[in-house]
Amino acid sequence: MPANQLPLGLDAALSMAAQSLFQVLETSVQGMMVLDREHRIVWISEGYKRFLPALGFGDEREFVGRRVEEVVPNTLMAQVIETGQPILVDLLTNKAGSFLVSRLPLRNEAGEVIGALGMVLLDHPETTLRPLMQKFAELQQELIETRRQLAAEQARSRRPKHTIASFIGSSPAALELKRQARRAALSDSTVLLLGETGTGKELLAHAIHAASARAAKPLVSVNIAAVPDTLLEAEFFGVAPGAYTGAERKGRAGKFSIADGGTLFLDEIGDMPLALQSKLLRVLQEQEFEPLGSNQVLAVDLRVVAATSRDLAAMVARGEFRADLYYRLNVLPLRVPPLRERMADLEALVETLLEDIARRSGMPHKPLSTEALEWLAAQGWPGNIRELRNVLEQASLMSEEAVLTPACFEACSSFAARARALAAPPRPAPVPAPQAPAPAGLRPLPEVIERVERDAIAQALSLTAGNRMAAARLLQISRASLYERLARWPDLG
Ligand SMILES: Nc1ncnc2c1ncn2[C@@H]1O[C@H](COP(=O)(O)OP(=O)(O)OP(=O)(O)O)[C@@H](O)[C@H]1O
Repeated sequence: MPANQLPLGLDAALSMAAQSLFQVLETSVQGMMVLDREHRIVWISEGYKRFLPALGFGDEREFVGRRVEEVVPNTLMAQVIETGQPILVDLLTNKAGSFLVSRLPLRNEAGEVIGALGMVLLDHPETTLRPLMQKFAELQQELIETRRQLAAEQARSRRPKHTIASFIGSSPAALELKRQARRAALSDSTVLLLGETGTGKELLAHAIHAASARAAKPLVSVNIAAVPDTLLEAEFFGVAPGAYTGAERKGRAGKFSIADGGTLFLDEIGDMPLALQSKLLRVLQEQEFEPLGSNQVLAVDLRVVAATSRDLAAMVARGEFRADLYYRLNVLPLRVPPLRERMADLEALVETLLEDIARRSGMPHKPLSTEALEWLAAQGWPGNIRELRNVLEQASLMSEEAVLTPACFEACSSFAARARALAAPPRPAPVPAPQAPAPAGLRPLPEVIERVERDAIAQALSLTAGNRMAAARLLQISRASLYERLARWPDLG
């Protein structure tokens, strides 16, 4: 075979390639060493010798023959021999400086590790690799700064929105409730908030969390009535990665794990389906759960605050709510009184709500005349403080006056309609009309409803000069449902 051709046969060609590679490396890298199975240095290259003084050795003979871990601080050569795994590129720092190194296991023909080859690819990489190191340092700095900002942001967003002091009221009923809420915050027991809609149950749940030992951890709310039954289980338990295809493929954390260490606020607990009630009870008892599609049991540390406007005891009696879950939740029941039972708080509430409305809408604060306060006090408030807030918002938005008078509230059409409905005595259930041919001029009900809706939206948009957010508020519907309707009647938008 001519000397200038590759040898025939793969083994011979590869062995020649290995030999050449070794020669190239020996001359082009800064230094090399070979170790035996016992980590002893058996050979160092010419280049390696110049590192010896910095490692504390005057002569090659004192160095070769020693175990590498005794003479090269921080080396991972021993690890490469023990695991048989190479470390292709690494930064080694010790008393001799910083080095970019590569470590490869050496194997015999049977594939057994019989030693290792170490190479110093670059010394002082901080100089030779300066542009790269600089970029790295910059990125690291950026990372530190971003992490700091994120932590500050998270701390800000977790800061409690409401404290017990933000529950406005100094009537005996309000003071008693705040006393009970403070006591509940000191314990870690389950709290059950009972009260009509709009009485401030959610506000109190936030306040109890904020005053509790868990305040630095998250408060996670689930409005059970707002989530379709079929999705509730995944919402609570989360979904393990790979359990489903499609959107859930990557998995999703459930509220139990998001609330870990903190408080889980279960609003409208009376709307929880029976099957899920028993699963929730198990989690509360065991303080552990399994995400859907996983058989891994995760421990969780939760405090539950639940709320309902329904009569849970009556639901238990009717078999609509599990008795065992009811007892588990009813450890610290707090009754949140309706507004009509604490009318002494009306003035303070109106004051706070009007300030808040002015701040949020950017419009001037409109105070209330004495007669207007008396007029408001004479109303029934079935929707409690939420309803009071809506009424004040409508009157402030729609009235041109600087001071709100009873006339401003009466002028507010939807409120006047509601007041009329409330003033009317309860009507008996309508008796179905006998089937009769439709008189001329009578339109099908869906058509009539559509016309009424359309007119109301047009009126709200004109009153708010086209401001959709304000219009939705006036109509007491969500912004999403206003947009949905506007899509049907594009001429209105
Ligand atoms: N005592 C109070 N002081 C100040 N604002 C209050 C008070 N109570 C309720 N509010 C306000 O009234 C509105 C309704 O309160 P919240 O949502 O807490 O009621 P809720 O009882 O949870 O109602 P629902 O059962 O319908 O969810 C909120 O805007 C809340 O900030």
